[in-house]
Amino acid sequence: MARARLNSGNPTEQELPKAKITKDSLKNAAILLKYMKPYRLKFGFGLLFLLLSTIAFLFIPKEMGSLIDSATNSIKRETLNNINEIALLLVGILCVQAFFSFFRILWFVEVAEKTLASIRKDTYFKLITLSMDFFSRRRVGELNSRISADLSQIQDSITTTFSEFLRQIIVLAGGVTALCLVSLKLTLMMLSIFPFLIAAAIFFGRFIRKISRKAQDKLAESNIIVEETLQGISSVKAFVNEAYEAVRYSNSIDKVVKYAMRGAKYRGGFVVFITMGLFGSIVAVIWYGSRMVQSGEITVGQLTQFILYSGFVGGAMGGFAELYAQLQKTLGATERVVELLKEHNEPISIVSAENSVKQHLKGDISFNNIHFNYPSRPEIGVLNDVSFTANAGERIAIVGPSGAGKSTIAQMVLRFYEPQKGQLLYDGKPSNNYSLTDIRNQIAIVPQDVLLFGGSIKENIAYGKIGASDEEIIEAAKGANAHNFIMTFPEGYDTLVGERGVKLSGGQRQRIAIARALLKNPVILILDEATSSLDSESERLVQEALEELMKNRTSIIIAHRLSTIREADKIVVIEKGKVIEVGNHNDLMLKDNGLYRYLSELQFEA
Ligand SMILES: Nc1ncnc2c1ncn2[C@@H]1O[C@H](COP(=O)(O)OP(=O)(O)OP(=O)(O)O)[C@@H](O)[C@H]1O
Repeated sequence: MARARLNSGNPTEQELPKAKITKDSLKNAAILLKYMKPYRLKFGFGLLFLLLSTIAFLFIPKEMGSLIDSATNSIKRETLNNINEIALLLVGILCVQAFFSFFRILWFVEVAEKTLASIRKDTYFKLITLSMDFFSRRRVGELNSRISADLSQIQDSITTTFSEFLRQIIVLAGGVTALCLVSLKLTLMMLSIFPFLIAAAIFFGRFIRKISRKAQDKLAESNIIVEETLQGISSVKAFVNEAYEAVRYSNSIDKVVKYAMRGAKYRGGFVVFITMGLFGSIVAVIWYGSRMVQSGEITVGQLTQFILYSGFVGGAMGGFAELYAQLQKTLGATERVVELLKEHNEPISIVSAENSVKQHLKGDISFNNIHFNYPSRPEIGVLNDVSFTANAGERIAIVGPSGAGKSTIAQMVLRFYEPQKGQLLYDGKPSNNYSLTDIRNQIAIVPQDVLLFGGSIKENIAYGKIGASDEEIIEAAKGANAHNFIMTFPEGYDTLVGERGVKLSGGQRQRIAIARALLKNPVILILDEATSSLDSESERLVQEALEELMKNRTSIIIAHRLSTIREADKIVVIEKGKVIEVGNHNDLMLKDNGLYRYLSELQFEA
């Protein structure tokens, strides 16, 4: 049963998994219900209005029956009046019903929107303050779906499913009572057939949906073939594989037809069942009712009432299955959202004023016998007994083959992860003597792949210091050798970048990241050098900007091109998570069979 959506939620495109209704799943639902507490009064009034509008709704068939009876009983003058009066009463009932329904919908939507806004915000706040470990275990798509699909499902439930459930229960109880009042005999006859037929129709309907989903899946598979071949059309042509792809696609499409035909047979059967079974039974009830009219047991108006109430009751019974499924989906969604809300987050406040620097760093860093493995892969030791020191203002280069653990060291400095053994010291004090915000606020990173957010260049630079003035931003851009290229755009600093904006080159993006870091004015700087090389002019501009950035700060440079680190105060060479050489360029070049010397010579030859 498709229901119109009343709120702002996205239509849930994917089928959400259902959860069993258990004590635990209900407990989770109760946790989210707490978010509704501030709006409970409005919700209560919504429920009251729901009750009143449904009761008014239940009177409509009764008065319609009376209307017909007053027309058929006699054609006396007062009856005519009676018809008008009953019609007026009906209009009155409709008005009352409309009035209650309007406010019920308004209030339910308001409660759902406001409740969901709080849950959405809390979920998002939770997500952005979770540890990096959490993100390395989850896929972004999955987390995205919690914020969109799962929360929309919950929102839908507050606005529609829950109230529909209550409404159907009232309609069912009221409808059956009204049916009994009209004729107990006819009601018993109807109730002995209809519930079974409706149950069979639901069961059959579900079965058919399952089969048609299979056909849809197969169709999606064949669409993937089209997508793949079109994306790789040059490969298809170069290998003259048109014939191969044609066969692959034909086979896939034939499968679609096979499943669709299987579904068609059941679909046809379903129509036969509905026509013969359901409508046949309706004919039977009306036939029986008509005979009762003929024998004077009931009036035509009462038979009309009976038919209308039967429709209500049948509709309510049929709707329950879908509502139950929706309820299960909501419990599933609730479970996933609550699970996320219960995750441990990093001690970082989402109120910026609370994150101001309290303990200032000088810039000494020291790794003391650090052992580390990523919590998601505990069997692989990534850092083994790593020790080195960086004094305030020094340039330390970390060098080593791919996968040696260089970026991991950078992440440890940022305290994205904690070591399993050993100690990380800042200014000679253990890292946990400082708050996370104090440390991260005084470190800036220029990453390998610079991600620019959708927005203007100005906003992207200001990400290093929220609220920076235009002058500060321009000064940082000048220091980063970015000002000149920014000014070549007609809109200058207001030029939009990111997915929907101007595409900047690798070197330009790096200079924006450098400007961002300059604006942050950190004590410690981490440079994760880009692996892809820039052209020599771009390289010169970036290098110049980096020189400016590194002045008077402790810099940790993850170097891929060894030519850029000759001037480093210290070069730490790591291999398979172990420090194997430490020294400056000249020291390390003197080492026979040294890894640094080997790598240097390799790059020089290249
Ligand atoms: N989030 C993560 N979860 C699990 N393992 C990881 C994670 N990040 C990195 N690793 C693993 O840790 C090891 C060290 O990776 P790291 O990125 O520190 O190496 P690297 O020296 O910086 O390499 P490259 O020069 O290629 O960037 C690798 O084996 C890598 O597969």
